[in-house]
Amino acid sequence: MSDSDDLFVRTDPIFVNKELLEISHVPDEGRIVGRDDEISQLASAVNPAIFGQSPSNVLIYGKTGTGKSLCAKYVSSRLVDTAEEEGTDATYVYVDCAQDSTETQTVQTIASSVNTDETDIYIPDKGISTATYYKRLWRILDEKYDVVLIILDEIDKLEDDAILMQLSRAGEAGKLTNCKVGVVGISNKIQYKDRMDERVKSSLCEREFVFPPYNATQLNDIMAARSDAFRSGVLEEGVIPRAAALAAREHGDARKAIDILRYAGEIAQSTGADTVREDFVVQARERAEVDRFRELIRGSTPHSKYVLQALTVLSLEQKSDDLDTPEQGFRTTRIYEVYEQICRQEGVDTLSLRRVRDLLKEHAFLDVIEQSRHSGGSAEGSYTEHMLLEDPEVVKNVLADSIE
Ligand SMILES: Nc1ncnc2c1ncn2[C@@H]1O[C@H](COP(=O)(O)OP(=O)(O)OP(=O)(O)O)[C@@H](O)[C@H]1O
Repeated sequence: MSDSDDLFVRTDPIFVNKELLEISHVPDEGRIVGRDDEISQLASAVNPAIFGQSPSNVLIYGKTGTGKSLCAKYVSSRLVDTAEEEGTDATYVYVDCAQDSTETQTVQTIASSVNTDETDIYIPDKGISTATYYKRLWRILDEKYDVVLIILDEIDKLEDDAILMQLSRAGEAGKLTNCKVGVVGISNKIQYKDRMDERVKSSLCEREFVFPPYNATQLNDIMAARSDAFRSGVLEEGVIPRAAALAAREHGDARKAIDILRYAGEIAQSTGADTVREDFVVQARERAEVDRFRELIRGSTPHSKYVLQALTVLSLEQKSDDLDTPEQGFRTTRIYEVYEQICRQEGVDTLSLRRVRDLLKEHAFLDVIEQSRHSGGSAEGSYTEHMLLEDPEVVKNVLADSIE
């Protein structure tokens, strides 16, 4: 190969602006599709903040990829701009509680995000007590801001309610004299609230919103708004409608839809195809599904994983026993028996049957499993059966990676 030969391809034949398909990419207003009502309701809940008054605390629920984080960030950043026009110093902080799950990590992240060069306050990464982080946080807020919105994404991953208690009572407890605090909690665990301390619950859940999954038309529009990620003419016509139809049928998850589109482009790239073809979508979907599931499992508690593992063991047994009969569900008590064995092997105490039932409900809400009610006749009463919606082999592998 002579020096003048190019070892690398200098132009990407498929993508021209791939960042548009990265999950962290925040689309501008015109590109947020189908969330007008949710955005205006959220805005009305936090509206008092633009005059430096207390915003309502908000809890947003919804399945993954329904735009919760996106809308919370979008409304918060618009609020900061509008507040400025009104002469109010507002700011917002975004905390991913899956990363910062302890009280100290969370308060450290909030304090370092709101801190500016203009204060003489130092927020070290570590080495000071939680109480000192709080003291510094309150000082920064009172010195610099009239109001702060704190977005706690995946709020259910917090180890305990301690920080919520502090944030929700900062004003009353006299910790803050000037600055008002609003908390926007985000969760995909519909039962999260039941676990909260009563006092925290009453102050943090002033307004609640549930974001529904997207339908095929909305997913189509979400992807179409990003089609300029591809070079002109590269994306074949049927790709977006096909990806939208698949993603809508399964979960209505925008993240998955965008992943499918990106993977379809990558398949074109790696196979040297000139265009992104509709038949790449099926393969891209499989990859996106494994990713989605891995992501769902990533932050789950060990017991939530054991419960899923129990159902997977049963599903795999069933598959090898009865290759021809259609799949059936398993009753909660049967799953509980296997769960108990798994706990024994892991050397951990079991949770109650009731808690296991709740964990199964959480998996059902996120479409990992499906539940159905059955009537066992007068002697037995009714009971619930659970069926894995994901491929048990995939679940097994992902769980094996995540349970060390
Ligand atoms: N209405 C929308 N219009 C445009 N893009 C969207 C829309 N909703 C979601 N997206 C995009 O889909 C991806 C996932 O959205 P987001 O992170 O807001 O979902 P989420 O509901 O917070 O999910 P999770 O619970 O998994 O965090 C992001 O890249 C986001 O930009």
